[in-house]
Amino acid sequence: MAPSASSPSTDLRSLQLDSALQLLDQAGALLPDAEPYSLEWLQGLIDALADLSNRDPLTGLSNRRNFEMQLSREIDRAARSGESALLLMLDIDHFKKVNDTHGHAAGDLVIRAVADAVASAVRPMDTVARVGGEEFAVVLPNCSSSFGPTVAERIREAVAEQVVAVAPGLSLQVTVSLGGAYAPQWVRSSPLLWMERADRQLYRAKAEGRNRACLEPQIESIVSADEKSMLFAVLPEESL
Ligand SMILES: Nc1nc2c(ncn2[C@@H]2O[C@H](COP(=O)(O)OP(=O)(O)OP(=O)(O)O)[C@@H](O)[C@H]2O)c(=O)[nH]1
Repeated sequence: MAPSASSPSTDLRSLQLDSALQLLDQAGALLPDAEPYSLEWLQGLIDALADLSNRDPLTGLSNRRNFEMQLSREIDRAARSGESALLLMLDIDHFKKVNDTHGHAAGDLVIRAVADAVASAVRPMDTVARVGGEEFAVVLPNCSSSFGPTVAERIREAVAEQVVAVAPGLSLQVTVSLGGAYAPQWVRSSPLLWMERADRQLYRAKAEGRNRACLEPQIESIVSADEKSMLFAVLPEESL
């Protein structure tokens, strides 16, 4: 008989959890509020570890791995529903100069401040991630091509207006360049291809002078109701 939730086949106290607990402690994560070594406590511990492995330690934003998972979900949704979704890639302008002039610790403070500014400029349903050293990405579900440039501009402004105190008496302001691309509707793409398209627009924004957003125009797919029903139908050979 399979073990039930109330009668686990293993004594949970025999599990080696020292390094997991140490990791959570170091990250400042709250330990589950339940009887230690109960099933509920163990589930809380696993959830806290999963959450930790999805986050970037410096900013607390989603990390690249978690972001790519979110992108896959959005690609699926856009492919099935035809809903419009926008991906924005952002890069801090001339960031090397910040590090070289004020030091790495000041650079880290700037990265954190940019993360906060970007997160404050989008909706709770949007996912903001740190995908590289001074690179961020945002996926915006249900974002139409008429709204995309507005939200990109709002993010750009939020960063440019942010004043970052990096040392007593020393404040910095930085800008970001943004590139954007919409998920192809009724077509299944991949996170990598979608990111490459947004990245190309980001390079364009850098080349055109930085502190600006360049968005790929959305290509409207004309798909009939019959074609939509065929798109995700099980093909005869798949159903064997
Ligand atoms: N402080 C800090 N710096 C980082 C981190 N990750 C990457 N960097 C630095 O980010 C800088 C990126 O510089 P570049 O890629 O040359 O780009 P840039 O100076 O921002 O210039 P443009 O992107 O062309 O505007 C490098 O100096 C990296 O060392 C980090 O976690 N903390």
